[in-house]
Amino acid sequence: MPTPLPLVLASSSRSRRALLDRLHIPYQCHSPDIDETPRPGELPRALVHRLALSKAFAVADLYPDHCIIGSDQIAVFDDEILGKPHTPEKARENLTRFSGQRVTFLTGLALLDTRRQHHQVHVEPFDVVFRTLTEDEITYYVAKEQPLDSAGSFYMEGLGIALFTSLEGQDPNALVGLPLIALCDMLRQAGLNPLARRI
Ligand SMILES: Nc1nc2c(ncn2[C@H]2C[C@H](O)[C@@H](COP(=O)(O)OP(=O)(O)OP(=O)(O)O)O2)c(=O)[nH]1
Repeated sequence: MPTPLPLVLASSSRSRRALLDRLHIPYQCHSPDIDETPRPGELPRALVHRLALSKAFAVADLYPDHCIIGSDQIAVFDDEILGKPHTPEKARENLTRFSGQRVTFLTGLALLDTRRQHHQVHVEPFDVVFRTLTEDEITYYVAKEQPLDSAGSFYMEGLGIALFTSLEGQDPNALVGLPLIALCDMLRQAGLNPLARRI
């Protein structure tokens, strides 16, 4: 079993920090400053795979003997890649488009071991089926929860749950921002078992 290395979360996301806190493994946070623009013709799965790994590599020089987590999430709808809305108007526009539809969210996850120069990458889909939403419901929801930094224009763990008819996927944490089941597998392979006593 490899010697456990200190853990870094290469993310500015408070959602990802809250998720990683659940594993009770000490870690440092460092925001990756990368260009998340898709390349011409880049497919959605390839985009989140590349960006998750790029976020981890972006801070690798600062952490030479660490395990670094990077992640990226997009919504794919009507063959269009959607990111965070950033404004209430865009959030309302997104939710209006999602009304009554199935929307797939892709979350890329990377774990980079900078001692062994080894990395693991996983892309996890998660589907959300939306209720048929009225304009008033959408307006009320966006004003109430202001989900402007969420790729889906909602917070699933909050009032956003009232938008859905069903959630379909392996791990609902992937929708919030980190597929924790897959992350635990990666961490165990890197010698960081979340269920093992640490010195
Ligand atoms: N709390 C919460 N956050 C969500 C939900 N769905 C998506 N998100 C957040 C998680 C991520 O912070 C964000 C996806 O955008 P990105 O993957 O680009 O990450 P972000 O730029 O926020 O942070 P990072 O690139 O990791 O520094 O959306 C949700 O249902 N609940």
